[in-house]
Amino acid sequence: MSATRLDGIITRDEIFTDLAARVEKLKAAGIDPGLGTVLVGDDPGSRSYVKGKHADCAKIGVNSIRRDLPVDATTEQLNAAIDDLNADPACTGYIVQLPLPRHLDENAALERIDPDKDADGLHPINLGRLVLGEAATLPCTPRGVIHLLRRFDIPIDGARVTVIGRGVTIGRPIGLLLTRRSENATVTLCHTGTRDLAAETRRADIIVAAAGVGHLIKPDMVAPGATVVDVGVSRGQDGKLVGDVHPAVWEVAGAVSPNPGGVGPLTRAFLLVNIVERAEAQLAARGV
Ligand SMILES: Nc1nc2c(c(=O)[nH]1)N[C@@H](CN(C=O)c1ccc(C(=O)N[C@@H](CCC(=O)O)C(=O)O)cc1)CN2
Repeated sequence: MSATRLDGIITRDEIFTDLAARVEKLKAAGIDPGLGTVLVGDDPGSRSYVKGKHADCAKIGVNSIRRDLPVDATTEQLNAAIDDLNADPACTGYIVQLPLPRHLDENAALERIDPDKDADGLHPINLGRLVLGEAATLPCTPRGVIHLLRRFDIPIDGARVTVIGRGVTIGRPIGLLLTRRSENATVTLCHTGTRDLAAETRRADIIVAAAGVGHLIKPDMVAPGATVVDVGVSRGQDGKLVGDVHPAVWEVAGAVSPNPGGVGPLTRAFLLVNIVERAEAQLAARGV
């Protein structure tokens, strides 16, 4: 048995086609959406993700605003870049690329973002709105995971979902999203304190692996026919990127998202969905 491929590239392309048409309509109505990024330092991974985000902007007609700071940037310099984007009318929304260098406080940076411009949905107000069930900008990777499952007709309502990883960009918010009435899943959130990870994954209809531990999920940890979403990335000894899911899982699972080529492209796509939705809300507020 070989699993169905939950293809993030095809899915991303579909989203971009839809977004490009929506951006055209916004521009015709006088709204010109812009995505901002704040990048601190020269981590090759972060640089490449930011470059990719701006390349995506060009594909769908969204303007790009970049604020790149040196690795030894001070808190004051970072705050100034954030304040600058908060005040810039050309910037519909923006992100601070994570992780920041260790001397900078990530939570303080996220809290300084104007919640109405928080394109990542990681500001405490947006996360709080999500907890309260209010309308909020939603975090991009969890949105991408849910979209991918729906796109490939994987049943979510009533499903037992085991999430591995409790990070703020994926693990914690995906639990909140999947337990909304609209998704209605039963979620178990596992982490380094989980006693028997294999027991938790074996009883899952859907596994979302976001631990960042290469090949953590082995075939004997997966129920036959289950869906496995591979979100985590780490670097192997040869320096190459490795996902959380062992390749042999494809022989046991019913559906697997490849990594690369699964959730990653959707993280980028949903950033632009958030920007376009924000611009559409501005248009609606004008009463057009
Ligand atoms: N402010 C944020 N920082 C970070 C986030 C985030 O959502 N907001 N997530 C990650 C990095 N990230 C986006 O920023 C991201 C990671 C991976 C991909 C992606 O498309 N990966 C490709 C493979 C890329 C490669 O080969 O190098 C894939 O999965 O196919 C996009 C975005 C941490 N920081």
